[in-house]
Amino acid sequence: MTAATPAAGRTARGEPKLSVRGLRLEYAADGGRTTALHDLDLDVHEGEFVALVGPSGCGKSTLLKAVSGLVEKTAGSVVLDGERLEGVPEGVGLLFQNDALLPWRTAEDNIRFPLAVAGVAQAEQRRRIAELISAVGLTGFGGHYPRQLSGGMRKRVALARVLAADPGVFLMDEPFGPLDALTRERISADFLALWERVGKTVLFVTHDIDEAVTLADRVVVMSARPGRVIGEYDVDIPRPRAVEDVRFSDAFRRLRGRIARALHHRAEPTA
Ligand SMILES: Nc1ncnc2c1ncn2[C@@H]1O[C@H](COP(=O)(O)OP(=O)(O)OP(=O)(O)O)[C@@H](O)[C@H]1O
Repeated sequence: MTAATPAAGRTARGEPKLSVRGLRLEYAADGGRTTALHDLDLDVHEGEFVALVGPSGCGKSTLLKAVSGLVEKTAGSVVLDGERLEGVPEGVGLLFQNDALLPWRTAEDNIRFPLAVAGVAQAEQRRRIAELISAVGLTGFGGHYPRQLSGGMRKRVALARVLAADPGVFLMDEPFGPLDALTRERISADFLALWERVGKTVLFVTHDIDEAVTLADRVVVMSARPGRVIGEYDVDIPRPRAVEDVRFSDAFRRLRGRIARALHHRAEPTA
């Protein structure tokens, strides 16, 4: 378990998939300006799962919105696959708290949407949809409309739709936040198993340190607003991980404590 700086990570692993440098973001608010992010640097490598934690209002969502072009950067750069991003980029998939499904389309047709936009042939669409429905544990529910599905099931459809788009980077903002604890744990476990199979690059915002350590390869801690990176922790827990067991390991508890102390600006114990 080591705390690493972005510079150390970059040297050790080659060019990052996603690189944020000197990011500053100010919102106009009440005739003044709110600085949400200040001088933020972050690298995410190909196939890496990075969880972002920080105090409420520190700018976590703002960072994801800046990467996905939903808000305009005041200063700094976001580079994906070596290309500087401006506006809404291709190759970035979003999964936010709100599942944003189209209510007039069945689960299957919601998942079909990115495939149709990409011009995938009908037969291949059907094959991919069946595969994705099964991968997210929704076999038998493809013909249901969002209103006929539970919150957890809708989240699974939204996840399948992002997977269908096959983005280079997944940006996830507390995607399982609104679910009850048990549903959340189940969907996290399924998502983790899925991710361990597909190995996509993920930047995942959560306020839950346990969720961050359970899922991620690296946990990035942000300061209070204006948000910047104040700590990075490699999660040295072997994969595949079993969500229900991983929390009881010593490695998990130690790392959890270190991250909690960083969040609360408390010094590390000396022994
Ligand atoms: N559209 C906006 N206009 C003005 N200020 C905004 C806007 N969106 C966010 N902010 C402010 O920017 C700061 C960062 O907000 P953001 O939602 O990114 O934080 P967060 O870390 O995701 O918070 P939480 O953990 O509570 O969801 C906050 O002070 C917020 O009030």
